Amino acid sequence: MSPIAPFPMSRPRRLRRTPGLRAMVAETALSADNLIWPVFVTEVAGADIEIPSMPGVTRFTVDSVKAAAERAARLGIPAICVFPHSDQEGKTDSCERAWDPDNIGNRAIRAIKEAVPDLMVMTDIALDPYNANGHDGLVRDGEIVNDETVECLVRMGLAQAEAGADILGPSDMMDGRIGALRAALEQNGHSNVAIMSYAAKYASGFYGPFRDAVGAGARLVGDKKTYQIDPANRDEAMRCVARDLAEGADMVMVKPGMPYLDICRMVRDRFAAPTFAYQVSGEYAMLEGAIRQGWLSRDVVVEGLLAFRRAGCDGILSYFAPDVAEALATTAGRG
Ligand SMILES: NCc1[nH]cc(CCC(=O)O)c1CC(=O)O
Repeated sequence: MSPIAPFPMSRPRRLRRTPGLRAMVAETALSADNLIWPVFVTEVAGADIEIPSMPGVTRFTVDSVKAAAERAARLGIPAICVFPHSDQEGKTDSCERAWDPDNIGNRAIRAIKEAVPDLMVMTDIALDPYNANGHDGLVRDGEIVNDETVECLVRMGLAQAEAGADILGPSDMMDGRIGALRAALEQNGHSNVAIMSYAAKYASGFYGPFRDAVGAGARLVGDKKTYQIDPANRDEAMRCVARDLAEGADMVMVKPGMPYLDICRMVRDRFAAPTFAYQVSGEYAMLEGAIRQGWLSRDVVVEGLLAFRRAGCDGILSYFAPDVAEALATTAGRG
């Protein structure tokens, strides 16, 4: 870094004086291009009812998600990410609904691609929405088994690619799933389908509201600490990112977001690969809850998302995506 002239030659406030000057020297920017909007799609009645722990967020139906997709496209959001909320019959110990071409997730992918072909559709690959016990993998005698789960995940991912998904998001944290999925995509005519690996995914309490949203929370037996990363670790996350890139991930993700910005920065600096963060349900709940209480102003939403850009992220999955894109569109061009 070059030396800084002493005061009064140097006065950092000179460049903070007007909106124009501040814009000229802004080091990072947030735009709709940086956002991915996660949405919940349900086949259970009561789609429009707010998720209690996520005020302002509702589940869509296969029909109403089309309007959401149109809204995303209109606002310049490049991608929407589909999270399925299955009916009770769809949740079994063998999880076979997960790779059913007509499951709720795959029906939603087809509906969105039909309605708005240019909008990218991202998916989630993990068994939890279709698992009787809420885990991301198959459970045998209390153990979440790895290799058998990977076979299921590959089937699930192929069905999503068949339905028209552009980006697959394995969020399960099983070992070896990226390589297996990439090989299967290549062998089955889906070489253009991208993988965004949930590479640095931590065993976090911040996923609580999401598990309510997909109906996995009350069912979850135990916790996910045998497959998701310990929040105490950084080096382990770097090894997981290195491995997933080596196995063929096109993009990597850090999750949760705001409490893990150090990890985002490390991934960006070390791997120089497309890096994303997931501002998860609990982060949304904290911010939206405090805003609704009047304890924080809504400005914290953009400030929080800008922090991801500063930490080196190319993009952010955020439940705030459409509101922020709307706000950015109305303030654009104003000094
Ligand atoms: N495996 C599924 C999955 N995919 C995304 C989230 C969390 C997203 C959020 O909290 O917003 C989870 C939950 C979990 O791992 O328990």
